Amino acid sequence: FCQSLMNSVFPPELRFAFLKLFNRVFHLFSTFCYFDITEIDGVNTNELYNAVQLYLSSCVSSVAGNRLSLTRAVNSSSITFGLSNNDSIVDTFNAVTVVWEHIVTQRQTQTFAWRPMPEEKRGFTLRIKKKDKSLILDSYLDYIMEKASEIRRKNQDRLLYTNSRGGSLDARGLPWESVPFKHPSTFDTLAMDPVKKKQIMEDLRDFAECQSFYQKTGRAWKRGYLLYGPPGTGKSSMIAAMANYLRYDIYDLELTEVKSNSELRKLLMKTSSKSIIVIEDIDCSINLTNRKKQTQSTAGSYYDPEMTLTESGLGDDSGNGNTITLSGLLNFTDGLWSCCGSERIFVFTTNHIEKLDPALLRSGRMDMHIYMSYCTFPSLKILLRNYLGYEEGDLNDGVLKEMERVVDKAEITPADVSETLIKNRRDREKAVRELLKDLRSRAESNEKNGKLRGQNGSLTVADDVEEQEKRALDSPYAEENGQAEEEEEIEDSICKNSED
Ligand SMILES: Nc1ncnc2c1ncn2[C@@H]1O[C@H](COP(=O)(O)OP(=O)(O)OP(=O)(O)O)[C@@H](O)[C@H]1O
Ligand SMILES: [Mg+2]
Repeated sequence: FCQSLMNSVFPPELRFAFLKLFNRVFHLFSTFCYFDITEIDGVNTNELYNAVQLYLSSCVSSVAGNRLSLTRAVNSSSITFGLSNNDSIVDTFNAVTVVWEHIVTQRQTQTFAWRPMPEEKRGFTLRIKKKDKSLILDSYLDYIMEKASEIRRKNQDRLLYTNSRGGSLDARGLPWESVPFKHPSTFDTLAMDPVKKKQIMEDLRDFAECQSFYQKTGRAWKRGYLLYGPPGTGKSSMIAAMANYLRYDIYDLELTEVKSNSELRKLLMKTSSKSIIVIEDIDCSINLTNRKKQTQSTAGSYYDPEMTLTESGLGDDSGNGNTITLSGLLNFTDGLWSCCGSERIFVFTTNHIEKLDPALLRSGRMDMHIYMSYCTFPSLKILLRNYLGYEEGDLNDGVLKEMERVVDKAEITPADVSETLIKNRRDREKAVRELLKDLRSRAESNEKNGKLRGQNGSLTVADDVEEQEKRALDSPYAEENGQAEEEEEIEDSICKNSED
């Protein structure tokens, strides 16, 4: 009624001036101020709009609203909630209350644009009290941006990158190819000494949470781990567990595909932060011995920074460009270039730590050396829980004692234990019986041959390869000897609750 009265009584110019004045007066006395965050700002997508949407999605799901919008992004395994059109939500930050409204209007005319605009015009309006304006604007919006990227990382499945194309670039000029990373290994499923596991997890957490420490001490925000141990002891599984724990991407660097130091540097520059850069089997992918000085010690007992690391079997060190040098590799992990991003973890794995050059091992380069050992009693219990569902106390004490007695002597890898357990997983008791049999026969043959390792993993007697070959030939189901009677007794009552 007011509007039509105004329309009929006042001429348009006067009406416009009156409305302007009214707005001014209204805003002067209003206690609130408003901020519009539109989805499209000119022709660019407004990053803040996406961030606010994600941020609100974490608040919205807990609000008992009538209508929510649901979305699921490509490559994501989770669903995000959102505010429906023209709905509003109240949020509090530092004890200040704000109101968000999601405003959707139809776009009136399709103006000329170099790319088609969506038909709807969407935006968020933030309403805050004028007095809170300065307090909230800087820190609140920063907080939203940070929270949104955290949610994005949590929702999006991580990626596994590889450089297996050998230096060629993809359509976007990137040297890395990626696939969604779905390895299910976690620290929970990883069989290793619980104390060591806890130490590693704490170290990772400290690393991820302590940016300020690295800044304060003038260190680049990166960390290096060297995983070593026999094949099948869980080095690759550990890397997957690390990535799953920190929710980092993995860059699996195939060193034999890298032709020069500068290519290595380019690869490094194209990695993102919050990632793990992995070089597996570092002793195999490159030849760490200096061919020119082969008459000297080949066990890496000296350090020549220009020593050539040649692709095994592929290139040579005659300068045909198909080579990278040790100094190139060290610069990759340690030099100025290594900090062109931040929050990165380098992981090298090897089966033969003794073959590595001391320059790679010196302190400060690889911050933590982690020995992945043969199966110990605590790791065996983890595998029994994972594969057969046996909890502490489910198994008969006699069986456990016997396992504890033989497991170290058996020198069995977690991979071999897993194999036996998977094969017999339909019959839990049979699985334990078979495992025990396997452990005993391995322990016996090791004792007979006098080939037990020291705690550090180095062989005390025979050569590694020779021993592995021998072990492969040994039948795990070898004839049992005098202990047979006692063993049968134990095997009859594997599970404490089996009679229940
Ligand atoms: N510590 C462990 N905990 C749980 N599972 C393990 C462990 N070690 C090995 N496994 C099992 O054995 C398989 C092989 O392990 P993995 O590939 O991690 O060994 P690796 O040490 O990387 O061996 P390689 O030196 O040959 O690369 C995995 O699929 C996993 O299921
Ligand atoms: Mg491996």
